[in-house]
Amino acid sequence: MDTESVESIEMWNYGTFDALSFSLAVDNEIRSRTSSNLGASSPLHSFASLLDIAIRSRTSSNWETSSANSYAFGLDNAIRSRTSSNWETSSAYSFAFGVDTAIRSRTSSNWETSSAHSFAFGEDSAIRSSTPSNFGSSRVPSFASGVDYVIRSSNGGTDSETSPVHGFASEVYSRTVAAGSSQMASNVTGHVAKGLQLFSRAELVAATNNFSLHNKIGVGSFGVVYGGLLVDGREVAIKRNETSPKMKEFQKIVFGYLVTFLRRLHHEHLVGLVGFCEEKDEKLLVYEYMKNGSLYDHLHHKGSAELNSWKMRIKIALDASRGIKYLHYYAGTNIYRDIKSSNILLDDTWTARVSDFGLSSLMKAVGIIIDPEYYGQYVLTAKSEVYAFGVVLLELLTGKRHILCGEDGGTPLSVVEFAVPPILGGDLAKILDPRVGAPHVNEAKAVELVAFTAIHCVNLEGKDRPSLAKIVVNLKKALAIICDSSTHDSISSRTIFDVSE
Ligand SMILES: Nc1ncnc2c1ncn2[C@@H]1O[C@H](COP(=O)(O)OP(=O)(O)OP(=O)(O)O)[C@@H](O)[C@H]1O
Repeated sequence: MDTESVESIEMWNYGTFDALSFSLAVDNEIRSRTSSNLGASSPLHSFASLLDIAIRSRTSSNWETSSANSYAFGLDNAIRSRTSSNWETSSAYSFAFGVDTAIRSRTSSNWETSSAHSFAFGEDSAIRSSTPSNFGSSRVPSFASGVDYVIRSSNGGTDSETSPVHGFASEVYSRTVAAGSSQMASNVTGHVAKGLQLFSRAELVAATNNFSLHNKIGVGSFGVVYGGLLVDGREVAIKRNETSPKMKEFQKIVFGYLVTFLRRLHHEHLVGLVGFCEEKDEKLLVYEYMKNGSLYDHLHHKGSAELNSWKMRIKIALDASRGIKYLHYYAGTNIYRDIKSSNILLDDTWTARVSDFGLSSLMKAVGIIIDPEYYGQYVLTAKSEVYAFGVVLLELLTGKRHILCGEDGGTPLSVVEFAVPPILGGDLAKILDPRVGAPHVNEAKAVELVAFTAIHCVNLEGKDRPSLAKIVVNLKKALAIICDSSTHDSISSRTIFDVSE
């Protein structure tokens, strides 16, 4: 399944999918497997049995009670083999719907012949025939990732708490843990806690040369950020809690929420949380390491040559918009991120990934107000995210910071005030970042589309701003234009103003 299809799934009406063909396909596949290796004693304790038990014992009263985020994550992370490359190739959307339908339609009399039952056997075979060394290529991890994706994307994620798929997955997850399958996770990965790696302080001390200054790569609202090297060779970024009493109090309350929230999120354009450490007062979050640092640094400090291309800048914008869009659909209506160029990080392939979604917003969500002066008047909504993303687009176009110093020390100006009037006045070229150079003909059209998308994002009224989905569509279009050197017609005003809804 390509990215395009995944994006369209997000818009898809989950409730209208015909699961029958899925069920038949799964049945066919499963029937072609041998069941000679099925049994109950493996340390990989049969997912199938657990699923079976979970399904058999399900009642309408317990169906929707479980909290969140899924057996899929537990399984996926336990197996430790999900890769971004298999994330979008899974056919698990239809699987999940199929299981859902099978479960709903199951009665005790037809259970033995149901597709859910044979699915369970088939999955068992798949798990048993995988070994830690070949988990990465088995279909189990992509299944798990896919289920997770489905759970989060069904109906835009807003009703995932009550979706039967969600309840099913959660139910199986808790039973898997209860039945000792977490032992399996430990065997495969080391210390795994509900999908995240639990580090000892000593491991992280070793990874960072005892939190040496040399390893310090930044400071943010959670505390100091260190680069580290784990014993297994993985590079990570470690956020260490601050030591001021006020911040400690905040972190004590928020840490659990943060870990619970972040561990659900997996997307190629988000910086993933690898694990955490909580020992006495010490609280540490361990993230994937983004080798090329923040977009902010490249735009406003380093002036890196890699960013001196309109294609690269538009690609970064598109990557980031995809990450934010995913968060939108997953996080529902309560939790929004503070989008800014310092929270858009670049990995070793210059792919942009959104980071640090959640800290300030989590405080809001859990009703904690620590220091209004420090955190400002954060009242974040979906549309304020869009505004903030519009500011990032303007930073990419102009190379200017969010707030510019006024000329001759005069009144500071926002990048919105700086850029919007010339764009509206047809004088876009005047405000483009001179480090990138004047866009070529086809580039000019793409840049123009980004500019008009940006100004719609920063419309004063939230209702006049486009949705993230629309922004992604426009940025995709802009990147396609820039990649297609044969496109020479100018963009019609209709296309341009297609950005609003
Ligand atoms: N996963 C990471 N990989 C590489 N560098 C990182 C990573 N996370 C953070 N950094 C670096 O550390 C800096 C501080 O990051 P952090 O997320 O703590 O704060 P911030 O985003 O700048 O601010 P705030 O927490 O207020 O949103 C970043 O600007 C970046 O340079």
